[in-house]
Amino acid sequence: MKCALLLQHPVLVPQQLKQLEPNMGGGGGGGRGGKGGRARTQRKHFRQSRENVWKRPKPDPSSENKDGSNGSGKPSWTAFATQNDSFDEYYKEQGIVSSEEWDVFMEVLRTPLPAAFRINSSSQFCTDIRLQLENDFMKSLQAEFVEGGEVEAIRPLPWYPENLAWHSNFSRMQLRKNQTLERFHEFLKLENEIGNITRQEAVSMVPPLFLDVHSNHFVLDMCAAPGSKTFQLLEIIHRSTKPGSLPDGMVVANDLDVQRCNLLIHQTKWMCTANLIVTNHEAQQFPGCHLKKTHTRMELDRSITQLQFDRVLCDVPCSGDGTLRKAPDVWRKWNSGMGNGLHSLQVQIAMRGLSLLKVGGRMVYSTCSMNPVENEAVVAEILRKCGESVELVDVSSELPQLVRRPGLKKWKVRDKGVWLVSYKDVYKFHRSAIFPSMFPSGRSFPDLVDNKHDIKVENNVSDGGSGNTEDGLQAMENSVIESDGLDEEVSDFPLERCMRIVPHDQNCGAFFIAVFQKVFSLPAIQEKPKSLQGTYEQQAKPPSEGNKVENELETSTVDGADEEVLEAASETNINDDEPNEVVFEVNPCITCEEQDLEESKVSCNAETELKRTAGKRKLQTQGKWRGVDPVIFLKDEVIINSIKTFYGIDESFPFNDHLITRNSDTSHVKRIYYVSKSVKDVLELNFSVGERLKITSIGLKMFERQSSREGSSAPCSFRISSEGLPLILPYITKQILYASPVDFKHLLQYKSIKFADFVDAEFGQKAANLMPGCCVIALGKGSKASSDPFQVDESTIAIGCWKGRASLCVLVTAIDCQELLGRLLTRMETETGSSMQDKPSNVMADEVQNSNDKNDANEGIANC
Ligand SMILES: C[S@@+](CC[C@H](N)C(=O)[O-])C[C@H]1O[C@@H](n2cnc3c(N)ncnc32)[C@H](O)[C@@H]1O
Repeated sequence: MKCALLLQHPVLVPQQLKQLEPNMGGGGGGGRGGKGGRARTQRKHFRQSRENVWKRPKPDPSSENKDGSNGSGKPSWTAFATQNDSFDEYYKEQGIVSSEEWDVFMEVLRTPLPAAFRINSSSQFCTDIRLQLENDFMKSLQAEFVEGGEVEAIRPLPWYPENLAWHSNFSRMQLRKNQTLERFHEFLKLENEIGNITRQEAVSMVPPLFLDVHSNHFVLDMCAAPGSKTFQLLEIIHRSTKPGSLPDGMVVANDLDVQRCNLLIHQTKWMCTANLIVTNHEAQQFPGCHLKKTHTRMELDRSITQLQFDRVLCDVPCSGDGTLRKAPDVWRKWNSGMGNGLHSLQVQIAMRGLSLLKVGGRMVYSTCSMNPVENEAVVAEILRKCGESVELVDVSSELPQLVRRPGLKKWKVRDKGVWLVSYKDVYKFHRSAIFPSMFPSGRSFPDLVDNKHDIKVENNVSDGGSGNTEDGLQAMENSVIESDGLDEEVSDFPLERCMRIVPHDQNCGAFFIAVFQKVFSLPAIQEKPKSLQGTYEQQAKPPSEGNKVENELETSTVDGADEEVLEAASETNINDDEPNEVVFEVNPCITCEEQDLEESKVSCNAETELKRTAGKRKLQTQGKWRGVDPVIFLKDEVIINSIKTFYGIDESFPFNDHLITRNSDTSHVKRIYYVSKSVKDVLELNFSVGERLKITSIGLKMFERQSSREGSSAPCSFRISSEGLPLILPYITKQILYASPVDFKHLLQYKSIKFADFVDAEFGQKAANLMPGCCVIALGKGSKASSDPFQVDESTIAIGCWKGRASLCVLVTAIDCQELLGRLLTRMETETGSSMQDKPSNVMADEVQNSNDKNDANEGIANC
């Protein structure tokens, strides 16, 4: 069945306000001839496809039964509102798009977001997947879905390197619901599940690309969960490393929310990286771990004596109204107070990021909000505070194919239904919530005590008013009318260098990005908590010797300021025309969520798992951080030597000092993690400064204790984990065999094979001669490859297996077997024709799936 047109409009044309027309170009609004019929089809389709904007209404006792049904037994549904008058008024006034574009901008905001995804560049099958998209899906979906091929069904994002990121013109709902798209949907699901691709909103992929990360960089991702950008940063760090080696750099991924940290850990586990530390701090208080002179000589001789970063990503919590297309709930919740309430926290986080940045380093500040108070105002305040120490980088020549617009130079602040153009317009009792830094000039007007509003309000009070009277409000409104236009502030900073990505330029979400470079150490800023309440006076001076406060900032971060913001934000409202500004009503963490349903499934699972384990286990009290397992260097020589000897780990592999456990009782070590030299250095520094870092996850899970009967009777009870295998593979000299393609295929297919049943009898014999326990089977290149020398390169495919009494069993999950089998068969078909394949690949993949439905790696051992 051919579908007439299921695609969404890829680019929307500003001048055609009433019609949404398809446009394949990447330009910022260049029009293409279109057919009215198609536009209608698309609108109709949009209406039909707004499945994700429906919600259950609150039960109305007068018309509905208690179960929420409307009497017919079926629940009744109402559409999410995709209209919010305050939103319209706010952004029209801020001029974030021209008045001619307004209608098309709004219409696109009400359209579901097309799906986008990234290929994991460190996956062994990265090229295979890219080729499959380019040569198979791009053509087949086009032929199937697009009349005349005018619009691309899927296409690589032109600004993302090496065709690794893709845009699909199908919304997630279309992918899930349309049968003809099933094969593509299944492909996305499988590859996503095993970590070969990551679904991620296109605009969310942009900030890491502007960080200019190199493989030797120390990178801090300050607000990292759920980890899409951390994943990208890790990919870049690992980009050119050879098998068995590790980059010199590392990533510290931090998030305040411990459950979201778990999501991040799940998300990044596909990177199989030993160069990651996940921490759980308030970003604005992130510890710098500075070794003071009082430390011992040996400590001070360490390769790092302070935690400083070459790159910092500051993707802050925000109101998230740039995600309206995928989070239509925001329409209902949005109010202008959301941005106001986050501004100070955003400034603090960014300032902390800059203080942790090395001189010469780059920091990217980003939000998925369109609000200038969360964007340009934050950037301007940073520049004010930092003086000449920090530059806003002009990146107009970077990623030229990404359509972006310049940052705003002027904006207004809205408070309690009143437009304010300058801080001097701020009503006295609101100066705890509205700060000078929110305005383009940043001026605090220190002589503001004589402010006309105070006089007026005081008059009201003396008249017996309370300050919250209508007269008081009228006084505020009058004052705005008086100053409106006349005192309009314009920022002096080059804010046009900031980047605004708007949805109708390239059919995406909205995003804001600013790139900073630290040119000198930060000036001595006397951080006062009061600064958050609007009394901060700029003190940035050109840097000079003795004027360096990187570490003062570390200790004098604005304690309790956060709470002040919250307090200010929840202050009782003057009776005004806007809803009460419950600033944190929209959880910024959730609105910025960049994951799809699959990931929220993970989220639920992760949370349930957390609760389950928390229920089963006593709260962790070992180590410095309550609730967090301690991080301990594994020194137990018996364990280390048994592993080294059993697998014959080559001496050239840096092993002994790189192993970590999370249990201080080494007799109960279950998992052993491997850390890179960079992570090891940071960890040693952290020990020296009294474990200031609260580490929730570190390094690469490399060995797991096999606690089953078979495991404990094996000479080494630690098996190699799938994540750790690629790194250690080139250094294993024992317990490793090459299997011929046919035997390797059979292993994946049947999971457990008796030694005598291998096609290559010599291989069967060698397998029988292995020590009982974990072993590694690599795919040989010839037809009878069991005697090939071990030479590992990027293309080497290997799996963990268990050598039992009579058979060899794979230690790979069912889904990984299915994927590996499918990919191998495709590769082999390409290389040798269909000679080795006795059944079509999909049939074999199904067999594997069926035979392993309940499988996990441990079950493989039980089958042995
Ligand atoms: C915009 S989201 C980050 C998205 C993430 N960078 C990604 O690409 O997947 C903001 C994150 O900030 C976290 N957060 C909120 N307040 C924070 C704080 N004070 N310090 C650190 N993280 C914070 C939230 O838990 C949320 O995960």
